[in-house]
Amino acid sequence: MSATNTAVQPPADAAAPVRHPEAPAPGEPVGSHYENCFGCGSGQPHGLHLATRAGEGVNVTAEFTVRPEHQGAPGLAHGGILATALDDALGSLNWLLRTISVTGRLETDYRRPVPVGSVLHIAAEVTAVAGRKIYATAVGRLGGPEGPVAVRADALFIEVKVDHFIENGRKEEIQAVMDDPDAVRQARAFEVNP
Ligand SMILES: CCCCCCCCCCCC(=O)SCCNC(=O)CCNC(=O)[C@H](O)C(C)(C)COP(=O)(O)OP(=O)(O)OC[C@H]1O[C@@H](n2cnc3c(N)ncnc32)[C@H](O)[C@@H]1OP(=O)(O)O
Repeated sequence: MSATNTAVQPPADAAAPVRHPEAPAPGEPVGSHYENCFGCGSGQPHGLHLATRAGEGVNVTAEFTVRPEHQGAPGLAHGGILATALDDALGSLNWLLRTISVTGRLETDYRRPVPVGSVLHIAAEVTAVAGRKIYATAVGRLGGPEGPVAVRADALFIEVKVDHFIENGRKEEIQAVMDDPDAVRQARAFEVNP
């Protein structure tokens, strides 16, 4: 197997993840990081509107209700949309570590078709941390949190600073966020870790 294929598996000397003391309490909703996020934002009519809650460890659970606008094949969720749902749940683990990170690599296995109208029950957790690299895994089940696995993913997230977004995002949206002092303060607070 090539080095690229093993990139989502932590090295032997990676550290166990640590739940940040200011992480949302277990069961508490993990709010959307941005209202126009296609995964979790309320401002996207066709978005996934993922509802995510903190778990007891460095983990979250989330539900995604598949709507007709999320189809790929007739009556079935698009695979890219399912990957988006897992990616967004994995992204919300930032709030448990209180670190800002972005997806570097996402490897997805599709095990069962996911019909329109069904609820995908997602569980995501950080498995290890090595420097800026955050290793995580997510699973989506049908019929309930213990139901059969429909889709799963292993992921490598890379820690970044707020400047990653300021320097790379389109000017209009960045300016709109920067005009909200609360948003800037909240984001900067993530850069200060004990
Ligand atoms: C305000 C609140 C918002 C909060 C925002 C939360 C958003 C969550 C949204 C859901 C998640 C997303 O969709 S995020 C959006 C999708 N992702 C992106 O747009 C990321 C695009 N990629 C990049 O910008 C860049 O490649 C980075 C930042 C990932 C890495 O660039 P860099 O910072 O220059 O770092 P670099 O030196 O290249 O890499 C550091 C180490 O990571 C490894 N590495 C880097 N990329 C990869 C990769 N794809 N696969 C394997 N390994 C990788 C390198 O080999 C290196 O290992 P070593 O040599 O140290 O061993």
